Amino acid sequence: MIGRLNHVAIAVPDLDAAAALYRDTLGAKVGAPQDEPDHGVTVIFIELPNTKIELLHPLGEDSPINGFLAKNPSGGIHHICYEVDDIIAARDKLKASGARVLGTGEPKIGAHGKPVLFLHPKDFTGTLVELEQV
Ligand SMILES: CC[C@@H](C(=O)O)C(=O)SCCNC(=O)CCNC(=O)[C@H](O)C(C)(C)COP(=O)(O)OP(=O)(O)OC[C@H]1O[C@@H](n2cnc3c(N)ncnc32)[C@H](O)[C@@H]1OP(=O)(O)O
Ligand SMILES: [Co+2]
Repeated sequence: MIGRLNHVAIAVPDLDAAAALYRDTLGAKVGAPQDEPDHGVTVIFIELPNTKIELLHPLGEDSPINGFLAKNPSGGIHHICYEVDDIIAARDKLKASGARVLGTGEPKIGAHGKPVLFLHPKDFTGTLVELEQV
């Protein structure tokens, strides 16, 4: 079902500092900050040769990453995103297997303009999983 690793997301308490670390210390290609109000986050994508890093910072009081940063004040790996060809087929198969699809269960448009869904970390060995239809 799953295909390529689209991105690894890292929640950070200071977006500018994290961007500078990747750009200046690690020499990576760092994009511009992008507000995603539908998701309650501001993101910066870092292009690597084989995948992307998504730096995540809370946008608003209801951000889904507020709790994560409260528990991990220095930041940390928040989720991994796998590509799928058909997100509805993937969702229905996962639900039938007992996995919890987060939110309304309907895909939302993600940072790349494509449909995304999230799967509960407790159903995936402690890792929050995002699916993105490519
Ligand atoms: C920019 C758009 C998009 C893209 O295109 O890339 C994005 O990436 S948006 C990214 C942000 N959006 C989301 O994360 C949406 C889905 N997330 C959620 O619905 C919630 O964050 C959550 C996963 C249900 C967690 O909710 P929360 O209220 O913060 O925590 P709980 O207390 O309910 O946690 C229960 C349990 O799970 C553990 N947990 C929480 N978050 C994670 C995580 N990221 N990775 C691993 N485990 C996580 C938490 O520690 C709790 O465990 P226990 O302490 O053992 O009970
Ligand atoms: Co993501």
